Order: sequence, then structure tokens, then C-alpha cells
Amino acid sequence: MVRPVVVSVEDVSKRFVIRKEKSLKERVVNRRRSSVHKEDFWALRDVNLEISSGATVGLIGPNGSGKSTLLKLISGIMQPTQGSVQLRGRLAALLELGAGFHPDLTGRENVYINASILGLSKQEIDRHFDAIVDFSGIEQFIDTQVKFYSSGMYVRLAFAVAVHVDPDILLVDEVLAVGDEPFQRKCLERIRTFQSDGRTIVLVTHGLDQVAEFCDRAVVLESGRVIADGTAREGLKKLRADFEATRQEEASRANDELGATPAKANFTGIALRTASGKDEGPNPTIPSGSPLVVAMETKTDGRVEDGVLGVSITTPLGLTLYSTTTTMLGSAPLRLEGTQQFLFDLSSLPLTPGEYAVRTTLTTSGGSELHTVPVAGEFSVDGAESSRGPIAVETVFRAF
Ligand SMILES: Nc1ncnc2c1ncn2[C@@H]1O[C@H](COP(=O)(O)OP(=O)(O)OP(=O)(O)O)[C@@H](O)[C@H]1O
Repeated sequence: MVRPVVVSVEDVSKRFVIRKEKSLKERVVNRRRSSVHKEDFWALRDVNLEISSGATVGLIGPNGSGKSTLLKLISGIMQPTQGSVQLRGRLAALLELGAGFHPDLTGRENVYINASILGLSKQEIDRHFDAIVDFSGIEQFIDTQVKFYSSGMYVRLAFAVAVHVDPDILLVDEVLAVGDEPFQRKCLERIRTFQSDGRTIVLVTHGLDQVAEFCDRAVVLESGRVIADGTAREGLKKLRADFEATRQEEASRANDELGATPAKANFTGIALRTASGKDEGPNPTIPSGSPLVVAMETKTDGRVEDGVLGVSITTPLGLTLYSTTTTMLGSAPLRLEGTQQFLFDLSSLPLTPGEYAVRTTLTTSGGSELHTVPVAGEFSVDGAESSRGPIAVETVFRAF
């Protein structure tokens, strides 16, 4: 079934003008000119996005990549500098704290104003009012001015309004994270109900587990551009790889700043071998409980006297299921020099059917990182599905 497009973002760019105070010297030299520099800053560049009805989309990316700005453009509280945004259906948005509610008005007054902006009549709001207050759990404070609310109370009321106005499209910015655990769970349950009702949800979050759990699509932003748009798994993989690359760059910059010249040791090849002993290409499939060999080649410029190799099995989203190192296995520190080969022979992997990844690490015995490959290989485990969770346990059921 082809689902209609309900959010269409076409060639959208957003420019902010940033004002920077001039230094005292600049002001003295240029006395007649204004005391501020103005600079253009493009928070979004050429963004194209079509979201179909019923989709749950996660907008992810590093800090400052433009996620909240994109959500504000979709919600209409901000206009694009270039391009256009089109919507079909009633929209409710939970944006950054402070947007939407008037601080000097009470919770009750804000519920009426907010819900009427979102398209409900006075009678409809009267009908939903008790349910909204009940969902928010802040009945005691409903006649208090919202400027005295804690951020969690604020979000509770805002979320309660948003989900009671019967929206076709729900936009949620990171705000949910400020609610306490029981309230977050309640919100996520409500989001699940929204999904099964076939409503459209766009979620900005740094909670990558939430994206894995809820979203059928992930859009990755970086410096205002869409760098990946696909399944949640593809998006998360791309983002994690980027975070890892940034982390490694920062670590090497920190080393440079310290004037340290660490020996350069790298993985130059990694292969997964199954019981057959052959290299089975990049994505082998093994039966549950069977062995896997991780073979690796390293190359070292100079010499490392105390190398430690590590291997981990992770889920595709990076959760570690198993991890070991040469030290943990009782091996003495490795002398790394030139090109060398090593292997870890994992004699039995009791995993349930699914997809998994292998991470490899190379450090010194003091813990300094030499090279990490977050996804050095991927493999699948096949077999009958008789349980949930990653570990395969042979279980027999008997009735008496
Ligand atoms: N009103 C504004 N005026 C000037 N610059 C702004 C404005 N709003 C956002 N920006 C800038 O635009 C960029 C993108 O901001 P945005 O809040 O969309 O990022 P984000 O991906 O949501 O970040 P985070 O993960 O930190 O919430 C940032 O560099 C931010 O400083």
C-alpha cells in the first residue's frame, strides 16, 4: 500500500544571522561603525525529506547539527530562508522548553490556549480537560503560573495537551528526557499507541536506544545536511561510525597537543572465519552455538612493547554482548613490530538468530588506544526462533 506523504520538506535551507560583540580595540579604531559583527550561519542546507503517513522517524545527529531547527521549520514556528515545507493533517509539536506555554498564565489557562491553537474548540477542551490533567499528574499545580513549574512539570503538561488534541502528526523534541522515569515510560507507551493508530511521529533524540526501539526510519543530520536517510539500523550505524571517527580524531589531536609521538599501530585487515575454516566474505552466517574465528593483521610503525588486542561481539546497535582481551586471556603483552597476524578462536557462540557485529581494539597495557574498529565484521546467526534476547539457552518445558 502506498501511504500518502504528510510532511514534505523541499530544498530547505535556514540561515541565522549571528551577532558578535566587537573587541574594545575594534570599537576604538572604528568608532562610528556599530559595535557588533554580523555573520551569516547556515543551520540547514538543502534538506529534502518526505515523510509518509504512519511513519515514525528519528532525527539524529551530533549537537548543533540542525535537528531542532528542522523540527521547528516542520512545525511552522520558524520559516525557512529558502525552500518550502508542506504538511497534511493536524499537527501537535512538543518543542524545546519554553515554546508553547505563556509563563505568566496558569497551567489551566495554558491548556486552553495551547489546545485551541492546536485546533480544539472550547467544548472539546472542556471534554478533554480532566483527561489532560490526569495524564499530566500535576493536578495540584494546575492553577499555578507555569513560570513556577519545574522543567519536568512543564513537559508533563505540554505532552498531555499534545497527545489529547488528536494530532495526525506528532513532533517531539528531546524534551521527554526531562520527565522522570515513570512519566517517560507513560509517554513512550502513548507514542506506541499513536504508532498503532497509524499516526505519524517525528522524534528528535540523543537516546539512540529509543530510535532503535521506536523508529522505522532514521534521518542523520551533520552540520545542517542530511548525511544518511534509511532504516533505523542504517542511520544508527552511520552515526556511531561518525562519533567514533570524531573520537579518534580528538584523541590524536590531544596526543599531538601533549607533544606525544605514540607509535602508530593499526589493523590492516580483519576476516571472520566459520567452522569450515574458509573466509566466508564480509557477512557469514553461522548456526547458533557454532565457532567463529576472528583473524586480524596489524601493522606497526616503530615498535610497541606492550600491545593488547581485544575482540567484542556486539548487537548491530553497538551493545556489547561479549568482550575479551589478550590480557584477560592470560597472554603476556604483545611485542608489535612490522606486519603481524593474530587470531581469536571463539569456540562456541550461543547466540539467538539475528545479526551481530565484531569490534576489535588495539591498545597498550596502560590502556592508551592505538586503533579501534567498531564494526570490523558482521555475521548472522540462523536457526529456529524459540526465545527473545541475545543468548541461546537450551530450555525444556514440562507440564505436570
Ligand atoms: N535562533 C538562532 N540564532 C542563531 N543560531 C541559531 C539559532 N537557533 C539555532 N542556531 C544554531 O543553529 C545550529 C543548529 O542548532 P539546532 O538547535 O537545530 O541543533 P541540534 O541538532 O538540535 O542540536 P542539539 O543536539 O545540541 O540539541 C547551532 O549551531 C545553533 O547554534
